[in-house]
Amino acid sequence: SHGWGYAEHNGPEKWCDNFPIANGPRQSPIDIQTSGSSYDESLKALKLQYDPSTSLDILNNGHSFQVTFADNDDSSTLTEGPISGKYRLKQFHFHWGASDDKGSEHTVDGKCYPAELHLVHWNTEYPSFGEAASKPDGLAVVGVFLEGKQTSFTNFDPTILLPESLDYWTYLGSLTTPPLLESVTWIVCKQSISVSSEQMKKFRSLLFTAEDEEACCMVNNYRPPQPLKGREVRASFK
Ligand SMILES: NS(=O)(=O)c1ccc(C(=O)O)c(S(=O)(=O)NCCc2ccccc2)c1
Ligand SMILES: [Zn+2]
Repeated sequence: SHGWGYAEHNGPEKWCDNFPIANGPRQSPIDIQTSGSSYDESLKALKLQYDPSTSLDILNNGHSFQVTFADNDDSSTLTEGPISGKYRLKQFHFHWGASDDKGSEHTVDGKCYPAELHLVHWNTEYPSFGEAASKPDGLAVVGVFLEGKQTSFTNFDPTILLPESLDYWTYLGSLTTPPLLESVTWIVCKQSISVSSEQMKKFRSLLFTAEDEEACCMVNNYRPPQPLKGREVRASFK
């Protein structure tokens, strides 16, 4: 297909054929050479104000997966920092490698990271994202490097994984993996949350094995149901 991609036949070295600006004066990403960067005391701190209720969907757009946000009001914005005015969050997405030694788009003194998050915002000076995307001050993308296989996962708000109804069943049970300690009050929600086949595919692409072992996909990691043995199961709903 003539569509751009990241393969040999349609990758970054070929993009200039259909997009001559590829050789333009302000192309991204760049290698950030720390010795060549200078402190600017006039730069303000970034002000990121996001409202999670404006997230719309998650989709595989053929070159990344992205989470799209409703941008018809100023619920999720970027202000201050190096920009003037107010920019609205449109989407975020990632770039990553086939192994941890590559994947980020920007590099720092030649160092690559395994992945990079991009939060894409557009200048509300313009009527729409599409309009802004063609203006020199139209977009602002916050890039965040991702690294490490085991990394701190602080400030993750697990409530975002909960269903809207918190009706539940409860019973006295145990851990479902060794040491199977019988110390657990189980609270099982009646309503499920949705997951796309893409996300499931990602789960199933996780491996039980370490890098240096033969790959074995992490699937079927569940224990089958055990005998109730006269225990009571109570419900929080009628
Ligand atoms: N790595 S990056 O932040 O530069 C980036 C990557 C992909 C996309 C995208 O369109 O999915 C985007 S986008 O959401 O900003 N779309 C840019 C192309 C576009 C312009 C005008 C209208 C629709 C799409 C940005
Ligand atoms: Zn990007």
